[in-house]
Amino acid sequence: MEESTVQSMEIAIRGVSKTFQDGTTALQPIDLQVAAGEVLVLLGPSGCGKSTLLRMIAGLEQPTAGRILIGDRDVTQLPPEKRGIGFVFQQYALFPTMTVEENIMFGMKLRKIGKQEQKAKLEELLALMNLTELRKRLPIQLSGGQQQRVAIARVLATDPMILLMDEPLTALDAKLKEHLRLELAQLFRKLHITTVYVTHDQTEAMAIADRIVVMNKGVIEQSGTPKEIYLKPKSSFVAQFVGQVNRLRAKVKTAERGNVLDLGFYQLPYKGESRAVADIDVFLRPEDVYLTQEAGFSARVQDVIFLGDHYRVIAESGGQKLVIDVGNDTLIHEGDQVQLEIREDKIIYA
Ligand SMILES: Nc1ncnc2c1ncn2[C@@H]1O[C@H](COP(=O)(O)OP(=O)(O)OP(=O)(O)O)[C@@H](O)[C@H]1O
Repeated sequence: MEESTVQSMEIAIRGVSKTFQDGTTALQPIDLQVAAGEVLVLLGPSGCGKSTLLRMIAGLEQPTAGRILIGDRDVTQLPPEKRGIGFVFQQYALFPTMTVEENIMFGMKLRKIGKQEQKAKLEELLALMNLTELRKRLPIQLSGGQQQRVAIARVLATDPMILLMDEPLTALDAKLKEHLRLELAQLFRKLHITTVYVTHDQTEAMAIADRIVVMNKGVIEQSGTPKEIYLKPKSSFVAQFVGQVNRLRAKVKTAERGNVLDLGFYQLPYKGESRAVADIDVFLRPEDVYLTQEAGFSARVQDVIFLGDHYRVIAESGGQKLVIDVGNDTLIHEGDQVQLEIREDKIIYA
């Protein structure tokens, strides 16, 4: 596949905030830089302000304060059509009486490029979005996922410098969503176009993002690569919002050889940053609790759920509930007494 020749632009968001007329503050002042060619995902629960931020980058909403730059151009006062952006919405608004190729051509006709160039671009986009076979179909003859692919192709046809996407997969069913999520991830790697993508789905964010910005209540909680966000969440909100996690009560105690993390049912060397002796909560991913033969601690299995590629096990030890993921070939049953092990470096101090 030919690489796209899109001219990527960086985006700078400087002190941008938004309070709506009715007094609702959707966004506290935010600073954010999106590198040229970077795929940045804004991730957060409903109402956290991610769509508002995206809409302000698009020019569909005006910031209460702050500036937005695309490349070295201050676009804060510019209308959407002057910003060089392509916007893909949740609902793919295709023209119902136009075929796939006519829908895609429509975007190009708005620009003044030659017939030959238009044709070449159309072929490139049809191939890129796996639509070549479907080029003569009408939207009604396409699945939801195919329609969304046409919508994306139509936006790409306008040669945007920035791609903005607001929950583009939300309207699709689970299976299609998973499929298109992978296709989009591959597409972004080919395109190298600066993209800001909004979703509340952390699996989608992980698959697609170069960098994830986790938002909550109008502020940025954390910004980092998918790996950083998952493995090193900086707050309990991020730890719990991204992926499955156990929240465990613990006491930090002093001991001769340094502080100890006492979970009640098990003790580990304390690796947190605070020096205070205190009651704290720590976090632990289900895949970071291991079945063992000898050492470790004892737990009682309360429930075993088969999830195809693994079992999710609910166990209890010392009054604390533990969710554990084990391989689907593990022999484990409700009521079993099992030995478990936790590694100190897997404890998340968020
Ligand atoms: N036009 C508006 N007038 C007043 N309040 C608004 C307006 N648009 C959004 N809000 C409020 O601003 C806050 C942030 O909304 P926003 O749509 O950015 O959230 P979101 O994170 O994208 O959520 P969702 O995933 O549900 O779309 C919410 O409290 C919302 O109710």
